[in-house]
Amino acid sequence: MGIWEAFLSWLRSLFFKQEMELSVIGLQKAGKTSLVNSIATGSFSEDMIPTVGFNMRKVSKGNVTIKLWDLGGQARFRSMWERYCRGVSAIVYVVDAADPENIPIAKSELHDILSKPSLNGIPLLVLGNKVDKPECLSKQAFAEEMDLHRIQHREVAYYMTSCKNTTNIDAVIDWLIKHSKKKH
Ligand SMILES: Nc1nc2c(ncn2[C@@H]2O[C@H](COP(=O)(O)OP(=O)(O)OP(=O)(O)O)[C@@H](O)[C@H]2O)c(=O)[nH]1
Ligand SMILES: [Mg+2]
Repeated sequence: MGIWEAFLSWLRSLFFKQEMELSVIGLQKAGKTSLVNSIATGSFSEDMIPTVGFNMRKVSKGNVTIKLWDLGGQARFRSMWERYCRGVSAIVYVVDAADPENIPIAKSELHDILSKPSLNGIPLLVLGNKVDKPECLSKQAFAEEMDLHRIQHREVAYYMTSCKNTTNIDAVIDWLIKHSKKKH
């Protein structure tokens, strides 16, 4: 095991000792299920089946169970997002940052869900995913296109990630650990 893999598995082990419940939302094909796989096992596949409804992934280490709600991103499933985001420790919003055509819809869906009073104050992590692709937006352009500076009254962070190359997955896990114990 290389130093990098050892570091990632150390971060993962820290993560699994916390009590937490998370929801992962975002448009279809953004890479939500890929992100969950990357956090849980570090694996990646090009050949993914779209999530129908939601997957609830329980990851147990020792006596602790982590609930990850991996929601479907197709339009017909988006009305479920709010229900599964209520009461979670953090919301993770995944965007395909290499697909400019999707950004306006991703932006409006994000700001729409954030306007729900039931989700007030829940920390938000926005991920510009697929940074391994050459056409991916820069971090600054991504923040501007998504209008992230408009978000108020909650903690918000954003990273550019690649589930394929595990870019910034360690930073995501680190952020999640820091927010794992806050209850809303
Ligand atoms: N190049 C690249 N492809 C990725 C990355 N993350 C996910 N993908 C690919 O994007 C496609 C969709 O990934 P999923 O994880 O199924 O996306 P999803 O957001 O769960 O989609 P729904 O379940 O339909 O909402 C798959 O072909 C993945 O292999 C990434 O970081 N880089
Ligand atoms: Mg999925």
